Amino acid sequence: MSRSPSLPDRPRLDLDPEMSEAERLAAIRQHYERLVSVNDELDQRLSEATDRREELREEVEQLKRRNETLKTSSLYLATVEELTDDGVVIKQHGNNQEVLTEASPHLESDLEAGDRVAINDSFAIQQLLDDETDSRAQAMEIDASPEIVYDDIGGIDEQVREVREAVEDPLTNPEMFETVGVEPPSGVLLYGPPGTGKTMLAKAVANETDATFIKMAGSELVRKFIGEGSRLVRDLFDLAAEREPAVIFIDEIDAVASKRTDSKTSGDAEVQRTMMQLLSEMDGFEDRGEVRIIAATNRFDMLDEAILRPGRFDRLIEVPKPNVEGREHILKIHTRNMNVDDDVDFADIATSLDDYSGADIAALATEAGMFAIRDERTEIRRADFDAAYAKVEDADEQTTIPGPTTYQY
Ligand SMILES: Nc1ncnc2c1ncn2[C@@H]1O[C@H](COP(=O)(O)OP(=O)(O)OP(=O)(O)O)[C@@H](O)[C@H]1O
Repeated sequence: MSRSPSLPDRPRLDLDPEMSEAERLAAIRQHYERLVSVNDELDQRLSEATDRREELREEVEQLKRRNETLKTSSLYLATVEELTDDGVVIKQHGNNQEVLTEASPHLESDLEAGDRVAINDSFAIQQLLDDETDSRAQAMEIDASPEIVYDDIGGIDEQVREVREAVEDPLTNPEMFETVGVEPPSGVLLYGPPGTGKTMLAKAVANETDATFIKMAGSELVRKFIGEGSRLVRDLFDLAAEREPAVIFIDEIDAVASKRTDSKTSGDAEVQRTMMQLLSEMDGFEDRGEVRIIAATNRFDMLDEAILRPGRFDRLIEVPKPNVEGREHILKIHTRNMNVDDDVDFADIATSLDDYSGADIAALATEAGMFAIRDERTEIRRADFDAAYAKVEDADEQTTIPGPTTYQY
């Protein structure tokens, strides 16, 4: 804004006592004329200033209106992909269009790859959205005290022992490891067919060590928008550090850690990026205090070896389907709160449940209970288990067209 010119000097009237009457009159007249001209000039300035004030007021109104429109007009969502010297690369949600754009200076220093932002029609970043809480809540299951105990898990005693040794001992007795000079395993990978108790094991160990159980499904990590997978991985580890002691459980880890494929689609690149973030979190894991990490997969054969290196998931524990004794034990666990007739021989039933997982056995027990209820009985009989078995087998026959799934480990 230009500075206003200085005000005209105030005219002075100098009357000399020696002056004649006529001279005095002339001097006064001249002074009066100067006063009139200064007055005119000041009038002129005042009217200019009034005009200018009007102009400025108009401008303020216009800016206010523009601001209102900006505030109320819709913005689009995008994710920051990269911060470059030439600007910010964003990917718009919905159409996945990549754009090189800029952020307003007050936002620029706060932006990071993976951030969710609001952009306007010209793709300029207007707002940094705080998505941490909602994406965390959506993608993670957080349980401050899961209810599963080791006694709820049957048929995999050896696996329970190994998990306790690898996860529980470092949490409850870290000095022991220090004194002996042994590094506890960084991460534990549970692998085996679905429904064999992998999630239960992770929950039980969290419960028995009074740790918060934080579960993230690998499929959640890859279903998100570009950049969000790696962001979620960071959130996951940050949250665990906030809540320590904590057990992080990543289910279906194969979704993010599969062997590299030849395809160069951006989806794969995104999955790779998420996996790299996971690896880097695990590599910096030592400083994270009382946090243990367990992952699970049904597809061990698919895993990228990078995640199995020392310092990452370096303790592998196979969780198989139960053998006959295991099946009997699981049957007893899942019927312990049921009113089961004395004629029921669990050992005998267990022999016919070849290839059943823990989850299949739990479903069978519930189904047997349903048969008793339908029959309006309060106790469950052997015939109910047989009927439940027949129903399950029948359903299997109708649905398993190509034969049982085979898993390679
Ligand atoms: N070993 C077991 N002992 C007792 N119950 C079991 C066992 N395995 C599975 N179950 C029952 O099956 C349910 C599902 O098990 P869980 O979720 O732990 O399996 P999972 O191996 O994690 O399966 P997925 O690979 O499909 O995630 C449990 O809630 C429990 O009722």
